[in-house]
Parts: sequence; structure tokens; C-alpha cells
Amino acid sequence: MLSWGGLRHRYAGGAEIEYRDFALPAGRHLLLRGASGSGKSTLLALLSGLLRVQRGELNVAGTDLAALSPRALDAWRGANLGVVPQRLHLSEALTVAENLALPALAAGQGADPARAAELMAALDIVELAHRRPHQLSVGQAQRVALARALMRRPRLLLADEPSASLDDEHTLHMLALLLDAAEREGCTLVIASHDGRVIEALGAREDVAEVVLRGESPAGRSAMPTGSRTTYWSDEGTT
Ligand SMILES: Nc1ncnc2c1ncn2[C@@H]1O[C@H](COP(=O)(O)OP(=O)(O)OP(=O)(O)O)[C@@H](O)[C@H]1O
Repeated sequence: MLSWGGLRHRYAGGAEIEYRDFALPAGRHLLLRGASGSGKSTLLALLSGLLRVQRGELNVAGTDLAALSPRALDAWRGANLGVVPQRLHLSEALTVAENLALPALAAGQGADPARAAELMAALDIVELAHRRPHQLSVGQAQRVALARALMRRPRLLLADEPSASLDDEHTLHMLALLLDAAEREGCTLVIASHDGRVIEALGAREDVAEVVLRGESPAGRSAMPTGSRTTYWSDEGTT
């Protein structure tokens, strides 16, 4: 479902990030963890097609993203990927129902009210359909953001630091929502996090594999001159 090999990314004028080869075992979800600056967001951006693959392969459900043209990558992203961003990014000008229509509209397709109704029922937000984001609780906004990410039946569901600025109760709630939704929808979940609460909760699950990203820099990364080579590496966790 998800694998990479020889994968590297170099930011202009910055360090090169190198990811150790990895293949996600079938039926597993993925926790991507590592300290700040270890390359989690970069890998998510590569996975979501926001950054082009410069070196190596990145395979999702049999498609090597490195081989796609920019236009094909756009289409692939719309059809296969759901993203729950760190700050949710619900559109304040729109109601919940209108927010759920956005993914289809962005892809040049008509809204899918039947799918929206199905997801609102599954996530228990039917009664919120006509509210705007500022009228939602934190937990409700999470469920709306998750529903929006699932609207187009993604094969891959990405969540970037889903617990950022959440208390313990909301953190566990969000993890349960993500895992339940991924099971129900039959998609693979990738969570990037360096939150100990998330790592502990997911570490206890048989169905979650883990990749640990580590920065390697003898002099300390902050002391590295701009443009120098920094190698990062990952380990497949055992579950
Ligand atoms: N646009 C950029 N230009 C140059 N270097 C960048 C850029 N974005 C990230 N980097 C560098 O790439 C490395 C990996 O960054 P990345 O954001 O992927 O890490 P992260 O693990 O997601 O960190 P955090 O947990 O703090 O979000 C860091 O050394 C960072 O400074």
C-alpha cells in the first residue's frame, strides 16, 4: 500500500533529508514520529504531492508518485488522498455542509450531498450542518475536518500532528475517530506526531506500524552551515 526507496529531499539552500527504505505491511496504519525538524512534515508533503519527489520512489497503492506529471499528481491527490491538517483549516465563511462540499468542488465535480449525509451521520455531526466553524466545539470541528477529508473516499488518510494544542481527552478522542474512520472506510491512516500521548496510545496497537525519523548531525543540526549535508534516517518499528 505504502512504500519508499532511495527517497531524498533537498530544500533549496538547505539540508538534504534522506529516508531509509520502508514498506508498510499490509493491513497496518502508520505512525510517523521523530523530533522537531526530523522530516515528518516533508514526508507528508511528498506523500500528499505538495512537494515533488526529487530522488527515489514513493509508492502509494501501486502508483509511484515520482513518475507522475504535475497534472497527473494533482488528479491523483484529489482521487486518493484525504488530509486532516494540523490546524483543521475549515473555511470560516462556509457552513459545515458547505465545507464538506469543498473537496468535490475543488476537483471540478459536483457536490455529493448523499456522501456528506452519510459521513455526517457516521461522525455524529448531522445537527451541525448549518453552523459555521466558529460555532463548533474543538471536538466537533475535528469531526467536521475528518468528514471533509473522507468525502472523496481516499485510499490514504494523512493527519499531521492531530493532537497539537489538544488536551488529553480530545487527543484520545481524535485518535479514536481517525482509527475508526480508517477502518470503516477501508483506507490507510498515516499520522505524523512527536506527541508522547499519541506515541503511547498508538504504540499499544497491533495494527499500527511505526517509522522513527532521526536527524544525524555530529555537530548538532543548528550548528551546521547552510547548504551542508545532513542525513536523516528511519527505522521500521516492530509492532
Ligand atoms: N522550506 C524549507 N526550506 C529549507 N529547509 C526546510 C524547509 N522546510 C523544512 N526544512 C528543513 O528540513 C528539515 C525537516 O523539516 P520538517 O518540517 O520536515 O521536520 P518535522 O519533523 O516535520 O518538524 P516539526 O515536528 O518541527 O514540524 C529541517 O531541518 C528543516 O529546517
